Amino acid sequence: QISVSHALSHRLVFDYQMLKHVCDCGGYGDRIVSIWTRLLECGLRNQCKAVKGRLATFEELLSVHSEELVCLYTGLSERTSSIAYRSQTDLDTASNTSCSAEILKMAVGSVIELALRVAGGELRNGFAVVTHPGHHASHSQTCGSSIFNSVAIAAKQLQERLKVKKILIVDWDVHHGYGTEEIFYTDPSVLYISLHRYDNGSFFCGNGQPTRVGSDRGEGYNVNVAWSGGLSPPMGDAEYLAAFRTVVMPIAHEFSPDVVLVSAGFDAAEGHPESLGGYRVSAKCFGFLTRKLMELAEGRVVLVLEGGYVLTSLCDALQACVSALVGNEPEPLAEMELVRKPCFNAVESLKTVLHVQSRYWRSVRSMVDTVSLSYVNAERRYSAGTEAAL
Ligand SMILES: O=C(NO)c1ccc(C(=O)N2CCn3c(-c4ccccc4)cnc3C2)s1
Ligand SMILES: [Zn+2]
Repeated sequence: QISVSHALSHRLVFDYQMLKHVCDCGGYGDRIVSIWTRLLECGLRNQCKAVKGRLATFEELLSVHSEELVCLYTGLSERTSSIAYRSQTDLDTASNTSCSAEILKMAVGSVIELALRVAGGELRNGFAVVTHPGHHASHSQTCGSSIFNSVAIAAKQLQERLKVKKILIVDWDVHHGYGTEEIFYTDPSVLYISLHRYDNGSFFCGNGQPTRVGSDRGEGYNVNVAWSGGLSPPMGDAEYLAAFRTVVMPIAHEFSPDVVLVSAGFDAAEGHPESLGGYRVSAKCFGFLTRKLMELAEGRVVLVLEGGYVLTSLCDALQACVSALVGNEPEPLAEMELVRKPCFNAVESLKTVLHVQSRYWRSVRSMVDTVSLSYVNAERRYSAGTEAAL
């Protein structure tokens, strides 16, 4: 695991132990090496402090996950447990997990460590590069190579240890983070906003309905920007800019979080095959989205890697995000994307989520009228409105 942060100091510490962990689980380990190499090559490493990772404790894992799930994936040696274990098959499956308990716990501990230091003001912001996506993992269920939900556990630790009152989790991975949604579904102090390919439930892993808004005290604190319409055409910068302009940023500002955690998957980035997303969001756009989120919580923003599988696209997008985090102005987006109106399917998807969320968030009620505008035209209309008001 690598955690890099825009430190108030520029000391560089890197845990080379992490690179020794040979993770043979399907190429996830290659991502870390490629990312670290890119951060060295592009010169961003020396603008960051690499925060040393650590193993998550049993208690930290149990703050989100069931004892059964934790014990299955961390082995039974560390804890005598009273729970009745499931079949031996389950235990064999867990012990055959190709990724060791050490790597899984190191991922969680690294994210917790980074989040605590950013929330505590020691570090300005950060990016945690961890091996596996965690956002599919719920209280007691693993799914889609997600075993422990690092972002959710970090959020819980911020609540429990630093008494952070309001946490925004933005999940721009192309897959819905059902686990994160479930974990905070009744919690009004954690607002979960996901942008994901949905296709009326036919895309992996099938959930993320725009009508899921949270329940009990958490009603209104779950926002699913669920893109439908397949790849006709694939969603790109114009669509993600429209989503941030009309849904994500208005609600985020209205919520006014103390800390922002980002499930920063990059499988919506251009170059990913249809089976792994098939969208075409540019690296520069991810840098722009990161810059927008830095407007919140006095810049206390922590990005955590989730999906992202085409190494060049992954590294380009991650580089753009880290560049934004260290304070560089994001490169301007392609003119064509700035002047392009979001596609019909995106407009329909945004109208759906705006209709649902207008009940809870005053700031989005006026957005339905502008949702089909290009970014440039929306900015022009906003500026004209502001001048008229002066
Ligand atoms: O990104 C995700 N969730 O956010 C995914 C959950 C399950 C996913 C899935 O369909 N696969 C896991 C990753 N994967 C890959 C990988 C390709 C390169 C590195 C690591 C994995 C190829 N095919 C798959 C199938 S992606
Ligand atoms: Zn994903």
